[in-house]
Amino acid sequence: MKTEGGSREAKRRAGERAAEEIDDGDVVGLGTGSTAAHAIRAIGRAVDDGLTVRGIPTSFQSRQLALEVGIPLSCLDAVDGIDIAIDGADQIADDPDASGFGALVKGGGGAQTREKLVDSAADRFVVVADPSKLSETLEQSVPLEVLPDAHALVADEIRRIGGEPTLRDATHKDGPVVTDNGNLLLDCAFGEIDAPDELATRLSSVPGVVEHGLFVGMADAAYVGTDEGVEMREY
Ligand SMILES: O=C[C@H](O)[C@H](O)[C@H](O)COP(=O)(O)O
Repeated sequence: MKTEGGSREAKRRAGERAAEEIDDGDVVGLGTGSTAAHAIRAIGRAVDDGLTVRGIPTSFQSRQLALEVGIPLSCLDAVDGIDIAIDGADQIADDPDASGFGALVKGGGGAQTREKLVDSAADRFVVVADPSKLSETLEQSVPLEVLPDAHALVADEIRRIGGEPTLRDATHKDGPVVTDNGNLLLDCAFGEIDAPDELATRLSSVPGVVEHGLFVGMADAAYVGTDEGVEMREY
């Protein structure tokens, strides 16, 4: 599990505010990470109070938490659509004058493949974060989920296009992190990412890459919790 940064209160405010968007009867994408967890707990409390929803988890972690707080679950192939997804981010491009405004780096917890499936299928995708995630330009390493057999080839290709790949190591076992899907993770540093859409297209074209953590043009809004309240961005 990655270390939790940022203020817990700010994350809680963001998660709880986003959960207020949910309507009775909604199918809800349940994001992964410490900020989305606050939204999941708030949805659980609303379910206790009578709200009817079905949750679509984006990871083992979000599934376990949803079960714990009593959210009825479903899966992608059993629903007609997803009304809203609430998910965290590792970095959010926050320059309104730049073309990548609202682009995200995700996958700090290794969940970007399922997150991208669920978040992109949602009619509305809402990001929840604390202010430490905002950055004029994306510069965080981009996590790539890769087929185990392909990790060395993918790493070579990333170096060729100017990135520095690092195989993500597990903290509580010897060897690499293995994702929920049985794959490996390469964290790829590219420095400042001036054109996230171009890099996203390039990464998607590398054989062996299952999914990358650049989410470009996907988010509809972000709730950014602060120590005083919640700021909203619309994209
Ligand atoms: O794989 C993990 C996800 O993309 C998370 O949503 C992301 O890492 C943000 O997590 P947190 O809210 O804990 O910072």
